[in-house]
Amino acid sequence: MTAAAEPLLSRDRLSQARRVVLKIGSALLVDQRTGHVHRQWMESLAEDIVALRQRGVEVVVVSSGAVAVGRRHLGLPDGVLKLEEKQAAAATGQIRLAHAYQEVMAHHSVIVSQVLLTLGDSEDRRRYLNARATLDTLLKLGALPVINENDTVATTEIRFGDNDRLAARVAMMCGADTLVLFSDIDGLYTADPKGDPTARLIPEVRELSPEIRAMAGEARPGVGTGGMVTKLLAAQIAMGAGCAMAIAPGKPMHPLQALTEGGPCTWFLPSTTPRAARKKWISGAIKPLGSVIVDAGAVKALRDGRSLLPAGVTAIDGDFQRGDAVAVKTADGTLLGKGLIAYSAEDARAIRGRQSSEIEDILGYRGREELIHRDDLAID
Ligand SMILES: Nc1ncnc2c1ncn2[C@@H]1O[C@H](COP(=O)(O)OP(=O)(O)O)[C@@H](O)[C@H]1O
Ligand SMILES: N[C@@H](CCC(=O)OP(=O)(O)O)C(=O)O
Repeated sequence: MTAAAEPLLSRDRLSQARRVVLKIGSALLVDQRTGHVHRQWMESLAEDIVALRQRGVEVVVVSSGAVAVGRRHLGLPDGVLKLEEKQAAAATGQIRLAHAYQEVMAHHSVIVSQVLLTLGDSEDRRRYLNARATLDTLLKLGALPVINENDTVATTEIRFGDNDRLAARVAMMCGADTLVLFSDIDGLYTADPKGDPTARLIPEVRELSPEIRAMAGEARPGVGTGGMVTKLLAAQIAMGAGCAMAIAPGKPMHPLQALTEGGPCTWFLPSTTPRAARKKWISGAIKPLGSVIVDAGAVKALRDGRSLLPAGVTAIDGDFQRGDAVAVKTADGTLLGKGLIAYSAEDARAIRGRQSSEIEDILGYRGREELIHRDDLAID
């Protein structure tokens, strides 16, 4: 992406994006009375997604709607559902929702893949790395990941509860540079326009100041669980991960096309890139549990921005699990940086100095080629 500080039109932002996450709320997708998905609207969205993909942009969808679809099919009453009813509704609705996506994308010969995530998956580093690798692989294979919260196993305490934040975590997880939250509203206004007709749309936010936060009302009960509050929480996660976020109107047909054609929206612009934000997170926040000692060839490769392969490793210190942070050092003890390692200490010791092609024979399973992938490395 170009420098986040430059003013850019939505069209340019989206066409210059590399990886975009689109969040679709229940109210846009599902007829609340019948529990059916709005098929025509979905088809228009599918066409927009295909157009974006044809411009070389990778697209991930985070879609709500499982509960809204499922509750009608199960004949559950209106109003607030009990947790177990909601979970039953989600289990019933999710299969129909996924099927609807599959059908609309099949018209364009796009393969849809369902990914259901919990809060724990985004917080536990091993599960996080697994989910990230799976999403990466799906995108490389040209599939369209359609993600929702795994509502049937997530209880109140361990739920995201709103897909705005889930979408922001997904954007962070897959290193997306752009997140679009399609909403029933044009963007962030100076106050809730439903209560204040003089409220003005804010086109751009560069900092989540107390003034901006004060503009968001309370989360609304009913269909969706979000409101502006959760959208600003999502903006905080996205901006911290170097990902630009838009709140844009999703109700009209072709919502993505409308956005690229200069339709109204609010852009939340980060001051960093996804790559820089991730490196900062790795080098700052996480305590290394061990060290990997590398040879002169590996030092050069790492300084050139490449991944660390087992072949360049001479020794392993400490005890750690896959996904933990380790220090990367030269033989004389000079600290080169930090990284998230793809193998446990025991397995790393077994494959150090060996070719990646030998990993399966040595360990009995086929792990990653890299001991530390370059995306997981912060070299000083
Ligand atoms: N400052 C604000 N600007 C815009 N909308 C606001 C604001 N404060 C509260 N809202 C309310 O938030 C709603 C959007 O949240 P929500 O309905 O949960 O979104 P969605 O279901 O589309 O994800 C708007 O319809 C609006 O009533
Ligand atoms: N996971 C839930 C969605 C929860 C949610 O965030 O809904 P919404 O506010 O409509 O995006 C479902 O699929 O019904």
